[in-house]
Amino acid sequence: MEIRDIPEADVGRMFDLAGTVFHVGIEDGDLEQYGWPLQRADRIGAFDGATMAGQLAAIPMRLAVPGAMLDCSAVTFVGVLPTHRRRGILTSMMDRMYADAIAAGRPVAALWASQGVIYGRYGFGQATRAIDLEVDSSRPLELRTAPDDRPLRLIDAASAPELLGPIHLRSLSARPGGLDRDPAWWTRWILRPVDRDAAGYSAPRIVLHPAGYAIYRAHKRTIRVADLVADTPQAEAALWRFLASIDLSSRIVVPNRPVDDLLPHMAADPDQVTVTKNFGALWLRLIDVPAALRARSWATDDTFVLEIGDPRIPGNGGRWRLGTGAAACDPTTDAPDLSLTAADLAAVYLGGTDLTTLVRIGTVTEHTLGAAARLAASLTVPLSPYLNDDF
Ligand SMILES: CC(=O)SCCNC(=O)CCNC(=O)[C@H](O)C(C)(C)COP(=O)(O)OP(=O)(O)OC[C@H]1O[C@@H](n2cnc3c(N)ncnc32)[C@H](O)[C@@H]1OP(=O)(O)O
Repeated sequence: MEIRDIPEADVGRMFDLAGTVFHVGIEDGDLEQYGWPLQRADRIGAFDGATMAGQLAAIPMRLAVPGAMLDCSAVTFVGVLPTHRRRGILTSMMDRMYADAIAAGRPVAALWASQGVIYGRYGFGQATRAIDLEVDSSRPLELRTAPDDRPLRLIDAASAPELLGPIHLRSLSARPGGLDRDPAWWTRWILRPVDRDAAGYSAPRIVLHPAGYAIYRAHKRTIRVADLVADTPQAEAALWRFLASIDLSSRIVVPNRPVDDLLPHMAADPDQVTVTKNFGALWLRLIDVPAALRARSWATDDTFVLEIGDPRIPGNGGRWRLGTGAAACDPTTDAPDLSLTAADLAAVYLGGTDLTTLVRIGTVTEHTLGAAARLAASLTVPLSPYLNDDF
């Protein structure tokens, strides 16, 4: 089996392989609509002679972490032909992806998993959870938060990068976990006219508030909210009130909101807003542990010796002295306060997983009494990490 780059001319082959492993039929126009991010990705293939037996794509993006934006490999289009599964092909492609990311100076990688069981072995940790909401809008949605009453207007997709971009960017510094969006990502991805996950729904509509926006699609009497971002709870209230008041609709479905979303608390009648699902969302990999630990901001000034286990990226392994106040992370031979795997470190890194829970379940070992609670306090973020870009 040979692991090598897939040339741009073979992006169509990647799309066909994805169709095979994900069991989806491919229609005319799908490559143009869903496959174009592959053109900007690192494309890694596993070749058995002339047969492309496996593939992995890593799109260079920037991920919001507490206090910083980090270069990130957004991993996608992972697949191995059913005739070649369980022979270590994904493992080889992952190792190649790590080598590429290290060479490119990208300290983190992120992905959405098709199955939760796959990626922990590669050092990815489940770093965020998210919720789906449903709103009964057959009656007015009374809110406990006073809406910011400034005017709303509908805008077209072409204006989105200019008008929504700055609002979205501000949200990334308020809340970790999101990805930076360039103009093409806005117009060709976020605002793609048809979305497979929203089959039958209209093209996206965009409603702009001076301090926020919402993107939604409509189908029969249902409004499906794809994205909603606001600078303030009052602007958020104005957008929800608008969405709940659209004529000829009686229900709002909202896939993927942050676990600390305000709407369930804002609704005067809590029965009107239902959390329909709570699920594991972003998987994160710290490719360069010391660089990632130095880059983020911390909630307290403290010092820890961490013993990291990372068989797949040995440069991350061993003992590190982390000084959260000075953003310092250096090798040490001192006795560790905590021992943990690279996957568990990634799980807690954005502040979306409680480190003390991992001590309680036995995957993180606390050698210095109280160290886990102290590091958990340092990892705390004001708003739960959240990603609303599929890739
Ligand atoms: C970011 C994304 O794109 S997510 C999408 C992932 N792709 C899919 O789900 C498409 C369908 N599945 C596939 O294409 C393949 O089964 C893949 C890519 C998930 C795995 O590829 P493989 O080449 O079979 O993985 P590989 O042989 O390297 O597996 C390494 C280990 O992981 C285990 N593993 C891999 N996938 C799975 C799985 N889906 N369920 C359980 N265990 C798994 C293997 O058993 C193996 O364990 P071992 O080391 O103890 O023997």
